[in-house]
Amino acid sequence: MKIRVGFGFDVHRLVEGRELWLGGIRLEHELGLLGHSDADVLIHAICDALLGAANMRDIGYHFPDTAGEFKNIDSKILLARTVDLIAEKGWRVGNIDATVCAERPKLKARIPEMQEVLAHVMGVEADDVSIKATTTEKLGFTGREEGISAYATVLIEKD
Ligand SMILES: Nc1ccn([C@@H]2O[C@H](COP(=O)(O)O)[C@@H](O)[C@H]2O)c(=O)n1
Ligand SMILES: C[C@@]1(CO)OP(=O)(O)OP(=O)(O)OC[C@H]1O
Repeated sequence: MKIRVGFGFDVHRLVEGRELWLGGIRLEHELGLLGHSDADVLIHAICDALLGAANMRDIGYHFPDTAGEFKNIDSKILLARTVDLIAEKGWRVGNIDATVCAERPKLKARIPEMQEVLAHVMGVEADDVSIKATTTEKLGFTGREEGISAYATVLIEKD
């Protein structure tokens, strides 16, 4: 069996008047993430990690933020399409390990739900999807609650 690793990183700005979507679920919060899509920064980091592992460029290459078809799109659709793209080269998802940097809201209670939702989209077990959260101790743009960032590491495999 052949294996590869990949890494992804993304940032979106927090603004008023947008829903907050993270890890494929909607969170109650007074601010939401701004983007061309639903701006699910965790899913975008995972997509970039998967594409990187397969050496298939990045999310904006496949799903440009200038294309009307992706305006306000549910990022779970982009994740499913990313899994299909790497599958065209024979790759399947092994496991994911991701970290979300956000001062607020607290994510810990909702993480099992995110794991279930993302695992279902990627066709893996929830146990294969690790999601962690951290503040940045009020430092930097995440600490000032100007945005949320996410990092993801993935392993992909093929026979
Ligand atoms: N948005 C967040 C941030 C953190 N958590 C949880 O709190 C723990 C402590 O965070 P520190 O940044 O102070 O180390 C962290 O390990 C997470 O379990 C969270 O749920 N949501
Ligand atoms: C997802 C896409 C496409 O809707 O738009 P955004 O939501 O702005 O997100 P970004 O992380 O900038 O990545 C790539 C995009 O092309």
